[in-house]
Amino acid sequence: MRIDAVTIFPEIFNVLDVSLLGKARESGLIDFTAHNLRDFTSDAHRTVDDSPYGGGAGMVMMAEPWALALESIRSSAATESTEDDDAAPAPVLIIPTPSGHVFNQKLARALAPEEHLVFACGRYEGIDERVYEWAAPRFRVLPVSLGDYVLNGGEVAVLAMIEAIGRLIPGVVGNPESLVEESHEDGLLEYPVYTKPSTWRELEVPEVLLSGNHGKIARFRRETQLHRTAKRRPELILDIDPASTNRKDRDL
Ligand SMILES: Nc1nc2cc(Br)ccc2s1
Repeated sequence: MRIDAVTIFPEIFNVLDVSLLGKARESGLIDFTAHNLRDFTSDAHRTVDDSPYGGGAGMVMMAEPWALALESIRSSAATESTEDDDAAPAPVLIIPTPSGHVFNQKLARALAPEEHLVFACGRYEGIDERVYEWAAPRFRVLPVSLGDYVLNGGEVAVLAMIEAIGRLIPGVVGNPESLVEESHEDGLLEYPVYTKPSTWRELEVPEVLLSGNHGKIARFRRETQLHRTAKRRPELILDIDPASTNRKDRDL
């Protein structure tokens, strides 16, 4: 997978050089490039923002640098692509914004097979809306939000999405089994986990987990998932599609 991020703070993405994704980059599973939006300006001050039409506080990111940056990425990808332009699907342009569709595990799974993801990291009050319109014939544009809170910019949201998507790419995570029983993989929150010692500061591990009875353990875990989800995220219980989980102990 090729991933490009456009930002005025490219150094934020240096963190991707370490840990899991750093190894995925070394092994060629993920090819990541951060692009400085200011490199696509033409004035001495490398200006990327201006005051909003209609008034209001803050500044808006100007459209032209974005069009130049995104076009540069698109044409470099077309040059590198082995497929002819018509055959290769348009890259997905993901724009983090508080007004976007909710990003969740289902969307991360849907994006993991994509060949090319482009992330646009907005700052200030956001990006001129005409960039979304300009991009629509050239990219599959996806405005997304990570939750109902406001950040100072899209970079931290993009880091989270790159990690959530990247770890689903075959070969990135050592043991693919570890991706199966996780929160949200089957529509529920994950069950609590324990390790040695079995008694810690007078606190015991649930007896059933020491029983070696795999059927009872699986049922215990499913019950704790349902209880925890009902308590903390009841809305997820309403979303469960029985056909979507291929768990052996689905009868609980
Ligand atoms: N939750 C989010 N807040 C923000 C703020 C800015 Br500025 C840009 C993107 C995002 S995504």
